Amino acid sequence: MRNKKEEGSQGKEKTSSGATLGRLLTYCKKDGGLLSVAVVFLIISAVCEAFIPFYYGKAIDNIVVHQSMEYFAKPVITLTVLAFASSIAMGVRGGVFTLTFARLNLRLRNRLFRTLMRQEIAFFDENHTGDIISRLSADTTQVSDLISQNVNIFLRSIIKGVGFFIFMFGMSWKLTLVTIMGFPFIALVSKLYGEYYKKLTKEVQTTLAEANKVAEETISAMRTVRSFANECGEAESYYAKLLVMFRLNKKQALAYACYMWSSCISEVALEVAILYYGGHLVITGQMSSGTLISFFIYMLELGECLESIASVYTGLMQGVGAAEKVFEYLDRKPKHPADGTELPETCTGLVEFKDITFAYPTRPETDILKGVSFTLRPGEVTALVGPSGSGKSSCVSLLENFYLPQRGQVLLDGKPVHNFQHDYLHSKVALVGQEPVLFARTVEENITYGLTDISTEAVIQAATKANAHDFIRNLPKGYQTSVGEKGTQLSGGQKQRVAIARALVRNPRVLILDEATSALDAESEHIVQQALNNIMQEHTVLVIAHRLSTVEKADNIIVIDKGLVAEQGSHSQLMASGGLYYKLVQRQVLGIETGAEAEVLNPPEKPWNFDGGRQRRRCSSSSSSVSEAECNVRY
Ligand SMILES: Nc1ncnc2c1ncn2[C@@H]1O[C@H](COP(=O)(O)OP(=O)(O)OP(=O)(O)O)[C@@H](O)[C@H]1O
Repeated sequence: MRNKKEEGSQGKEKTSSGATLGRLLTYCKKDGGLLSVAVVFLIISAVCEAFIPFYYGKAIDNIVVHQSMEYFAKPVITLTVLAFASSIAMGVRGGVFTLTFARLNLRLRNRLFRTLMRQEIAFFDENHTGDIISRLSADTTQVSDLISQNVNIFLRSIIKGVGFFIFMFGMSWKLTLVTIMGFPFIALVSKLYGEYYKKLTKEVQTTLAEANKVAEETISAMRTVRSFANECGEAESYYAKLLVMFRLNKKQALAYACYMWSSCISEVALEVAILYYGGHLVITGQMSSGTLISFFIYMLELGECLESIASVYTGLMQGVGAAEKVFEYLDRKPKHPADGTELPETCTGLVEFKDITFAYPTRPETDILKGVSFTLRPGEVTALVGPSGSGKSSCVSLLENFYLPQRGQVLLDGKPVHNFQHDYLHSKVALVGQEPVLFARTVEENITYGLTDISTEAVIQAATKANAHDFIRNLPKGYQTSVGEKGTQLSGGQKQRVAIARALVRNPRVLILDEATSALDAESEHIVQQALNNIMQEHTVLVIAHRLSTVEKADNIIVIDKGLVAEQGSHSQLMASGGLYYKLVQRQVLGIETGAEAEVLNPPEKPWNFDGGRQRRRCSSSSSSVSEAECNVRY
C-alpha cells in the first residue's frame, strides 16, 4: 500500500518535472531556427566522434597484422579528418546553444518582471523583496544556464552513446551484453541521486533567499543599523542563515560523495569484466586485438556518455527545481488586477468613501476600517486626523486603489475607483507621501516619472509651483542632476518638493498629502508648507494632518479613531461640540504648557497624529526659549 503511494507521488513528480521541462522548451520556440542549426552541428560532431575509436582499432590492427606504414597511415589520416571536423562542429554547436539560452534568459526575466509589476500591492506585503529578487536573478540564471548546458550535453551524449552502442554491437554482441548488464545499477544510482539533489537544491535556494532577505534589509537600512550599533547583531543573523544553508550544502556534498563512490565502483567493475572476457575472446581467436582495443575505447567513452547523462539528469533536476519556482510567479494571476476601463473626459474630483469596511489581506481577521463614510469635495481641503494606527493611511491606500475594501466602495465622480483605467486614475489622483521615495535618476526623470512626452516647460512649471525650481536650478547639473539612491543626495525638504512637483506635473484633480514635518527643519518645513498652500485651492485635497495649523485651516476635519469616523466638521464646529477633537486640541495645548501633564493625558504609545506628541516632546525637552516660542506659534 505504502509502495503504491510512493509510486504515485513519484509518478506525479516525474510528470510535473517533464511538464516543466516541456514548458521551458516552449519558451525556446522562437529560437527554433537557431536550435536546429545547433542540433545539426551537434549531430555532425557526435557522429564524427563515434567513428574515431573504430579507426584507432583499425590503425592498431594494421600495425599488428601488416606491420607497414602504408596500411597504418590510411586510418590515421581518416581519424585526423574526423577529429578536425568534429571539433569545428562542436564549437559552432556550443556557441549557438549558449546564444539560444541567453535569449531564453532574457525572455524569462522580462516576462517575470512584467508579471511582478502586475501583481497587487498585497503580494508585495506578503512576499519579501529578497525572495522576489532571488527568483528574478538567481533562479532565472540557474534555469537558463543549467538547461542550456544540460540540453546541449544530453543531446550530444545520447547521439554519441547510440553511435558507440551500434559500433560495439557490430564488433561483439557478447561483450556488448556484458556491458549492458552494468547499466541498470548505474541508472538507479543516478535516479536516486537526481531526485535527492533536486529536493536539496530547492531547500538551498529557499535558504539563500532567506539570507539575501537579511542582507538586503540590513544594507538598505545601514544608517539605522549604524545608529543602533547593531552591525554585529546583523552579521550574526546573516551568519545564522548562512549556517542553515551550509548544513544543506554538507548534505549535498555527502550525497555527491556517495554518488561518485558508487558510480566509480560500478565503472571499474564493468571495465575489469570486459577486459577479462575480451581477453578470453582474443585468445580463443573470436576477436582481433585491435577490435578489443576499439571496443574498450568505445566502452570507456560510453561510460563517459552515461556519466554525462546522469549528471545532466541531476543538473536538469536543479534547473527544473528553479524553473518551478519561476513559473509559480509567472503563473500568478493578480488577485486585484488594475484592469479598469473607465476613461471619462472630465473629472471633477468628488471623492466618496461609502460605508467602507476593510482588512488587509495579510491580516484578514482584523478590520482596520469599520463602516467608514465621508466625502472629499472639489476645491476643499479635508484633514484626516486620529491616533497612530487608526486607519488614515489605509483610507489613502483604498483611494489609490492599492487594495479592495471588503464592503462598501470608494467612488471618484460617482464611480468606483477600481473601474477607472489604471493610468487615468493615477493621473487624476496623486499622492505626496510623508517620506517620498525618489528613484536613482535625474531630478527631471523623477518629476516626469511614469509619464512620456512631458515638455521641459511643464516640468519647470510644476517645480515652480512646488517651490522647487530655485533649488533645482542651483544643483550642479540643474534638472539633470542625479538624486542618488532613494534621493539620498537631496535634503528631506528638497525631496518633498520634488515629490510635490512629481504629483503636480500630472495635473491631478485629487491631491493626497501626507504631511511631513518630523523629517524637516523649520526652514524646509516653511518652504514645503508654502508650496502646499499655493496648490491647495485648485484641487480636492486630502491631508493626513500632522500639524494643527493645517487642521485648523481645513474646510472639513474627519477624526478617525479605531477604524471609525468619530466626528467631522470644521475646526470651530468641532471645538464647539466639545468632543474628541476638542479634547485632542486641549491636550495638545496643555502638552506644550506642561510637558509632564501631557505625558499623562497623551501617553506616547497613542500619540495623536497632529504630531503633537512628538513635537511636544521635542519642545518640552528643550530648554531653549526659541524652540518653545516656535512650538507655541505652531499650535
Ligand atoms: N500593509 C499592511 N498589512 C497589514 N496591516 C497593516 C498594513 N498597513 C497598515 N496595517 C495596520 O493597519 C492599521 C492602520 O494603519 P494605518 O497606517 O492606516 O494607520 P495610520 O492612522 O495612518 O497611522 P500613522 O498615523 O501612524 O501613520 C495599523 O494597525 C497597522 O498595523
